[in-house]
Amino acid sequence: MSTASPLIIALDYASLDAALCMADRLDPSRCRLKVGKELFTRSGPDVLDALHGRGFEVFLDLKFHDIPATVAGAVQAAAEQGVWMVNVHAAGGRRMMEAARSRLDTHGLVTHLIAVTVLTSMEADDLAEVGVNASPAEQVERLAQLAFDSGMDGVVCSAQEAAALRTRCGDDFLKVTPGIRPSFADAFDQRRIMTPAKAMAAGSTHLVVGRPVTQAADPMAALAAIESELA
Ligand SMILES: O=C(O)c1cc(=O)[nH]c(=O)n1[C@@H]1O[C@H](COP(=O)(O)O)[C@@H](O)[C@H]1O
Repeated sequence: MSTASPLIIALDYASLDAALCMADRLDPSRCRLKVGKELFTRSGPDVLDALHGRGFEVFLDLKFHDIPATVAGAVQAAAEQGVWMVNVHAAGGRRMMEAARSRLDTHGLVTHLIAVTVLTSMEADDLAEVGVNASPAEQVERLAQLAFDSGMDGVVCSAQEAAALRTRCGDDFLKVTPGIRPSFADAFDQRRIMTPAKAMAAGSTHLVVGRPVTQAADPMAALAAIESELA
């Protein structure tokens, strides 16, 4: 089932059972689901079949970052399992992203292919420690332009950079923004955060929300509160 909702709920769980327990409380007409490294490493592709069987569109968030041939093969494998969206790290470079793009196109695979720019958990000091002497905003713009030029359908960035990317890359270029924190939620380990309504106003096309929903005492009430912040 396809949904008009911009919400993507991150199923960051340590077991398939726990993830499906949450999925069974959610509604595929109100959100998409994201499967990340912890859950996929534990469950393997079974989780994708289980979520597709329940009618959800799935963002497989494995952030591939490797040599071009390896990433192209991984992206193809993800797309052939029917996921709605898959991601790579833009820092893997132009040839890596172009190889992934070309592999999907050659096989007629329509999965959205997006690139992670600068993780929303990172600030300027973190970038400096890995040898990047630019602000997060500057580095996001640089990597987003590279992702755009390399044929990506969009990027993962923080909502704080969404407006600049809308100007640079247009409305159709997807801006998938984690680090979304509704007014009632803790930041946890996120650094570059924004509320759902402000993130949409800034130009986000999709909002990734994890713990504010999955660790809420009443996840469905938390989801409804986010929807009402967006209304
Ligand atoms: O690619 C991602 O989804 C991602 C990129 C990024 O820069 N920051 C980020 O938090 N994420 C993911 O988004 C989710 C955010 O979860 P919460 O912080 O619990 O809302 C996690 O599953 C992260 O893996």
